Amino acid sequence: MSNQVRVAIAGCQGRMGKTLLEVTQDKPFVTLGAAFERAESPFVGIDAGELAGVGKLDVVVTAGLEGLEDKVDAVIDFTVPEATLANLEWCRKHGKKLVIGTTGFSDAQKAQIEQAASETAVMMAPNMSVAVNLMFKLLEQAAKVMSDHDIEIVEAHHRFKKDAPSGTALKMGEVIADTLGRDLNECAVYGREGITGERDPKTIGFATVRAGDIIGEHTAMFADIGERLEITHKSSSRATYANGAMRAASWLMDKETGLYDMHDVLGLK
Ligand SMILES: NC(=O)C1=CN([C@@H]2O[C@H](COP(=O)(O)OP(=O)(O)OC[C@H]3O[C@@H](n4cnc5c(N)ncnc54)[C@H](OP(=O)(O)O)[C@@H]3O)[C@@H](O)[C@H]2O)C=CC1
Ligand SMILES: O=C(O)C1=N[C@H](C(=O)O)C[C@H](O)C1
Repeated sequence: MSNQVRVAIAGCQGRMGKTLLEVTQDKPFVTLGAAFERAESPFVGIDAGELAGVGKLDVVVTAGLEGLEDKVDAVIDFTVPEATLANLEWCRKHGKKLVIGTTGFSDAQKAQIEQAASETAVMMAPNMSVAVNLMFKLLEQAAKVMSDHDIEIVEAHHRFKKDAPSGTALKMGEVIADTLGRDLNECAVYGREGITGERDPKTIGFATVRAGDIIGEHTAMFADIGERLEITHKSSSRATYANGAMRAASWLMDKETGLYDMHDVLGLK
């Protein structure tokens, strides 16, 4: 049984914002309380659904969150790190839940999120697809068995993506490094060029592709002489991320404080 939740969609006219507006329509446990963009946005004052091409929703795009305290239980944020931190502050101040899908945070920004989560409940995950979160579990198992294989992570996304490697690829690296007792900060190799010498067996390599309209593809490769295992996830719709975000917002409703991830929401811990 899902908790009822009134959500505010941050960055509601972005790629994820529009998809989130769309999926609110088939979730009986979700009410669209608000949809907002930055103050300078030309979309402010116009019906969010009409703009997003999902039909009139009777919710106009607002400039930020101020004044929306009585309409919203949880904010769903797929924007940019600086905007997320501003939304985090509003949620902390007003005791509202926050679902963070945005990627590309610095360590200092992550510490700020952790700190705020001692005052309100936050769910942060670089990927909200159920299958990707299951993949993290499969990677743990693979790393245990193939600890001396060459491990490489390859990701591909659309031409508009701002951060690299993707948050999901970094999480894949973290899961594998943690399982192997390695520190990702020390063993990650982000791209190769020139006379690099032979591969250091303790490294985890990352390669990034940015092209066209690829929604999101991730592969972890465990390679030895004679064979290799590849674990791959491919997204064909952003709705899988948006559905996960709605599920997380509802799940947070009976949490007072704390920083959670998608494994908490899905009961995979
Ligand atoms: N966790 C997950 O499952 C997923 C995570 N992501 C992540 O989500 C993020 C967004 O991706 P995507 O939707 O493709 O990006 P877009 O650029 O399409 O959307 C971002 C939106 O946020 C808006 N925005 C920027 N600043 C503010 C602000 N201060 N207040 C309100 N809105 C603001 C942008 O407006 P403007 O154009 O005016 O700047 C834009 O509408 C990325 O970090 C991406 O990696 C994406 C998919 C899945
Ligand atoms: O920017 C995107 O599009 C995506 N970003 C997330 C990431 O950085 O991992 C999740 C997904 O891959 C789509």
